[in-house]
Amino acid sequence: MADQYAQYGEDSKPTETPAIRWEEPPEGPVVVLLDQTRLPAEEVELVCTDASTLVEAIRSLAVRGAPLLGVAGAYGVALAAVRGFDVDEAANALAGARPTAVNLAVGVRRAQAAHRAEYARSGDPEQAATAALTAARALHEEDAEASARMAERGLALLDELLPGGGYRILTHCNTGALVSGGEGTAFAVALAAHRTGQLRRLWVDETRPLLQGARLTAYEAARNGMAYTLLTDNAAGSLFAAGEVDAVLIGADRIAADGSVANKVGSYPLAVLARYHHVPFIVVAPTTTIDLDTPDGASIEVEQRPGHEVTELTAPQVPTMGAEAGGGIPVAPLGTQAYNPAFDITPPELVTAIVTEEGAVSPVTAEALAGLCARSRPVST
Ligand SMILES: CSC[C@@H](O)[C@@H](O)C(=O)COP(=O)(O)O
Repeated sequence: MADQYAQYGEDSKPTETPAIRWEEPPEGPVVVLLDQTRLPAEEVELVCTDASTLVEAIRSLAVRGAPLLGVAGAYGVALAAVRGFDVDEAANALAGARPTAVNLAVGVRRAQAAHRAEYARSGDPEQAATAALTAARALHEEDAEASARMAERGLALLDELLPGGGYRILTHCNTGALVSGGEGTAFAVALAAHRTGQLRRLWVDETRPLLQGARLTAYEAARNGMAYTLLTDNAAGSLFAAGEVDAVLIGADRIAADGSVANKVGSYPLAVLARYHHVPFIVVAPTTTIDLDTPDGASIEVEQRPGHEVTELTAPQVPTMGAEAGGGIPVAPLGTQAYNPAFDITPPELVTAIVTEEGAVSPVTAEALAGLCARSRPVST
């Protein structure tokens, strides 16, 4: 393991292994995932030959993060179509695999709609499958493009709020290339700051229960040669108190119409800390994460994860694919009940700004968000 990290020096390069890709080997089309449950120990690819394998990969977090879930869902529909499975059944299973990240359902429904429309037009299942794949590929590309624009807009906002650079940015969970067709959401902004010499330090949070900060964001920061420090989530308070945080940048899994933000559990306490310490709390997400059909934070379904993620240590393979019990090292007495929501909700009044590919809203109001969504590209297939 020591050697594994030793290669990630200042000159290290981002991983060449994309988080997701569509491949067409002679045996038939597949969706290939970089298995995120195995990072940072090893880069292992997971080959999905059908939608149900992909559903399991989504549930087990082998593929995760809001934008990438949308892309994965869309490719899953295309896979079912190309391989002659029941597309609507696959679409429902994929869309229901995780409830909070709205992008998953958005991606699935987009590919499904493309498939349906083409089938209604031509009556040809092959052409319909091609239409679903085209929609998935388009979503993948759009996500990369949105990511680049968010990075640009996020950096401009930082410059406006904190002129002079030298940013010490605290981020939570993982929002980089592992969750996107591009370089991600919040992480992409920090990376842009790094590339322009304006990032002094990236504070990396989310060290339990799934360790996405420790396993994934630290991995991405190291691979990009960024100055970063990992902290336990409960160390954030003392870091703020010491005046070591200039801005908090996080992603989002769903943004309700009133501007409430669902993101990895632990985001809300950071927003409270940021407000108390007069530090900007900035959410970076594509417009596809804004869900105008969900009126407010209370209406967002928060995924509850299995208790063993809290009562046991299972990293770096967190959790084992398909396992109900963790099979890890116990850190609580057997039978301990755990409260393990995957996400929490930050109310709009604690959010300084929401940055999207279409622009930023600040202050965050329902009217401003609705206006932004009206300006954003219409969904096309
Ligand atoms: C880049 S999008 C932001 C979120 O998807 C991310 O912060 C997050 O909470 C991911 O949660 P996960 O449970 O790992 O899918």
